[in-house]
Amino acid sequence: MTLSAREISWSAGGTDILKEVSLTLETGEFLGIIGPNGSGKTSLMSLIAGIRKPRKGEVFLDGSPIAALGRRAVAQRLALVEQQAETGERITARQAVELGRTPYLGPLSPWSPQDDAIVDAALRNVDMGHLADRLWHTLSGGERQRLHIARALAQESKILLLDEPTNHLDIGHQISLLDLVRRQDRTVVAALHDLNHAAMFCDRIAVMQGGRLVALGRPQEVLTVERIRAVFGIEVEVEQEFDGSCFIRYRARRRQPRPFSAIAAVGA
Ligand SMILES: Nc1ncnc2c1ncn2[C@@H]1O[C@H](COP(=O)(O)OP(=O)(O)OP(=O)(O)O)[C@@H](O)[C@H]1O
Repeated sequence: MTLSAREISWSAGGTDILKEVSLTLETGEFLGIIGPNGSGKTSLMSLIAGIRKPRKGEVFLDGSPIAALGRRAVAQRLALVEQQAETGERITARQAVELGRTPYLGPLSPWSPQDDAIVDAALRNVDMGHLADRLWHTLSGGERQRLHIARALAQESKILLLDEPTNHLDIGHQISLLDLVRRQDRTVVAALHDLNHAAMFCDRIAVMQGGRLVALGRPQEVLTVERIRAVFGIEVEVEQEFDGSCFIRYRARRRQPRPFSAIAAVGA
């Protein structure tokens, strides 16, 4: 299963949002996309998912232009979890995950016990089996997010595209979700904000800045003090671990000391 973007550009509202981005996924890798707010991560995801069409350039899925493939064919190969995916329908948690089986159903292939087993496994994988019968609107943001991931897992596509998959999740579920995703026999692309999560889980990291792909490589090659300063405008220390991985320590900006008179006034 191969996915590649060749020099894709995209504009909206008269502005160039993505500028000549080229990217080829390696089979089975976990690729992280990092970059500041508005740098183009979501736009890039929706273009490589075939939801938006590039103004210039082309996206290829298994060697074919993605625009030439039908929605069902794309959905069997690639699952996308969007950042603000919502459903207005009155459905249960389980029914939300069952939607992942849609690309495989048809008049000659009705719902089967195998579909049930796949949905059960996906619910269990995200620790949501016990809430399967709850109505969607009664679930917390983190529970809904885990169901979106379960729906994508149930889709059984070889490629998973996840836009900020750890949104709304507590730290325990953030780590277990990224670990779960990494253990899948799938190619994963995830937009991430936490640089240490990117360092811990990703095989490669793509850095977006101002709609351009400005760096692509292994975490320890990409996450340097200079690049983090240039892209995010913050000071960090990067610790290289003995196993080749790295850890980012954020350095707090020094606060101006408050004048003694202000402290005395508060204490008075
Ligand atoms: N449909 C649109 N019309 C106009 N501008 C858009 C549209 N979609 C995105 N943009 C702009 O494109 C830029 C990139 O947006 P995008 O959502 O891809 O960034 P992002 O890196 O995912 O940001 P974030 O980290 O905040 O989620 C932003 O400045 C955004 O306002």
